[in-house]
Amino acid sequence: MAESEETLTYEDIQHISDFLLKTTKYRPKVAVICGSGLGGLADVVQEQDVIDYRDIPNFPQSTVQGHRGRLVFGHLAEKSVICMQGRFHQYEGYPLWKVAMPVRVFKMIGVETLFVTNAAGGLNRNYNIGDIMIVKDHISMPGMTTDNPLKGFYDERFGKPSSPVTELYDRGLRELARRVAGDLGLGEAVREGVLVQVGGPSFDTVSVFNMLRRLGADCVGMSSAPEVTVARHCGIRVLGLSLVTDMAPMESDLPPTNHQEILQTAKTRAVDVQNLVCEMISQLPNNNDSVQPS
Ligand SMILES: O=P(O)(O)O[C@H]1O[C@H](CO)[C@@H](O)[C@H]1O
Ligand code: HPA
Repeated sequence: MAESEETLTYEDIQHISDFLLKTTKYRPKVAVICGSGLGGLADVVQEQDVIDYRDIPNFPQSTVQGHRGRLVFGHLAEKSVICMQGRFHQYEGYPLWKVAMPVRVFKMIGVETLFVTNAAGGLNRNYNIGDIMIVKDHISMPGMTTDNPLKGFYDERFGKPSSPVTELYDRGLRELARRVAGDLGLGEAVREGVLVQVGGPSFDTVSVFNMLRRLGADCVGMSSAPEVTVARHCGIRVLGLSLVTDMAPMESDLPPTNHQEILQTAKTRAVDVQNLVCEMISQLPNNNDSVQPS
């Protein structure tokens, strides 16, 4: 199906998945989506098979700085993985089903656990720039206003239309993240909270940030909710990590941020996010069973 057409079918996704499985020897059960400035994680993958998005049939293209636009297959912590070095955002002009479409490809190639990372602004005034938030839930502003990644791409082979998507972020994986973060000495810098996704690409007003905080969000970003919703819908376990790259200005005298600054800050903490994800992957059960919460 041509890129310009409205949607893709199950068979189109199968075509992409067959292409990838023909192109790489890897059969990963673990996938990682790298957020802005966090693509370095894919660079530490060993014995890489790299596939540029432009070479994959019917795949969207990355247009945002800090998102390289390629899939990296290989070994991380002695497990086969697939990393998206470059994610898609709605503000790039993609509908939400397309933003999340790679997750359905992951499902078809056999992925069972997904790590989703992003750069986010801190709304919780107890947070600091550089903190890493384990996402315990999200609020999707696009989702609340009738835009949902499950819309426009219905095929029950990916899950029932009304499948419950409560507990989007796996309890056992969150517990493992807390334990591993402690072992790595990340301690106080690791939080657990709620991410709210806004549309972007512009940052929000002081009034909107205050409203988002009152709604119960600890961090604000422009991604992740669609991929996570689709992953849970098709039965993939998810761990979400938000790196606090800036404090969202909730008073008008505080300075606004910009993408360059966010990339710079992400760089200073990327290795910690990387180590956390790698160590968690190394501790995932080899039989791909879920991580049982205690
Ligand atoms: O969510 P990721 O891809 O990490 O990117 C974050 O950084 C960008 C803002 O500069 C926005 O796209 C926001 O969502
Ligand atoms: O402050 C922010 N707002 C929205 N998205 C973001 N991504 C990083 N920081 C921010």
